[in-house]
Amino acid sequence: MRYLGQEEARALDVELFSKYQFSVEQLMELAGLSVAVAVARCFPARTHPRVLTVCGPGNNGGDGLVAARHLAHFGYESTVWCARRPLSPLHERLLAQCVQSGVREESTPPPTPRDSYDHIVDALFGFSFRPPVREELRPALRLLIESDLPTSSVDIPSGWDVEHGPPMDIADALQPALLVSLSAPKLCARPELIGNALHFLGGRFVPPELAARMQLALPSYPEQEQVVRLA
Ligand SMILES: NC(=O)C1=CN([C@@H]2O[C@H](COP(=O)(O)OP(=O)(O)OC[C@H]3O[C@@H](n4cnc5c(N)ncnc54)[C@H](O)[C@@H]3O)[C@@H](O)[C@H]2O)[C@@H](O)CC1
Ligand SMILES: [K+]
Repeated sequence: MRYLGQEEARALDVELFSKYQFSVEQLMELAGLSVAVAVARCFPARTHPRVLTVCGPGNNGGDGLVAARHLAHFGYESTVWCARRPLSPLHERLLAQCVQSGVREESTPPPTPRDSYDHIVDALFGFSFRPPVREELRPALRLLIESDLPTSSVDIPSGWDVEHGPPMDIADALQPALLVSLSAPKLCARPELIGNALHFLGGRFVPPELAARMQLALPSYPEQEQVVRLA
C-alpha cells in the first residue's frame, strides 16, 4: 500500500470529480458512512452511546455531518458541533438532514465534553490542512486535544501535517484512538506516526483503473464491507 502526499491526495480528489464524474455529495456520503461503520466497530453504541462530532469548514467537516447522521441511525445519541459559521450551502443541507434524523446540534462548544459524551469524532481538518492552525479554529482544535475522550479522526488527525504527522510539541498534538483514512492513506498515517491508534481504510469508491494508474495498491475490502482494517 502507498501513502499519499498532500498534492497526490488533492490530485486523486480532482480526478474523482472530473474524469470519473462523481459529485461531492456522492463521495461524501460513502466516506461518512464508512467513518460511522468504523466507529461502530471500535466504539459500539452499547459502550459509547453519546457521541459528539466536531465539524470543520471543508469537506472533512461534511464527512463528519454524514457520519453523525449514520451514527444516529445506528442507535447512538449523536450530536454535532459546527466549529465555523456561517455554513456553506452544502453543510447547511447536511446539517438539516442530521437534525431531521434525530441528531442534536450544539450551537456553542461544549465546555467540558467529558461530562456529556463518551466519544468524539474529529472532522475538523482533512488533507487540505496546512499548519499552523489559524486563530479562529484554534479553540475547536484545543477542545479535541483536551477532551480526554477517545477520539476517532476522519482522514487526518486534525492539526497534524498531512505528510509529517503530529506537531513537535506533544501538548499540541491530538492523539486519536482510531483513524479512518479515506480512499487511500496519507503519509501522516504511517505506522511509526500513528502509534497505537486503530487504523481503518474507508471510502470504497476508487475506480480500479485510477487505483492502478496511481499505483495505490489498496488492500481488498472483505465482501460488502465499507471499511478494511489496516492496523
Ligand atoms: N478525495 C477523497 O477521497 C474524498 C475526500 N473527502 C474529504 O475531503 C477532505 C478534504 O476536504 P477539503 O479539501 O475541503 O479540505 P479540509 O476539510 O481538509 O479543510 C479545508 C478547510 O480548512 C481550512 N484550513 C486549512 N488550513 C487551515 C489552518 N491552518 N487553520 C485554519 N483553517 C484551515 C480551509 O480554509 C478550509 O476551509 C478529505 O480529508 C476527506 O475527509 C470526502 O468528502 C469525499 C472524497
Ligand atoms: K480530521
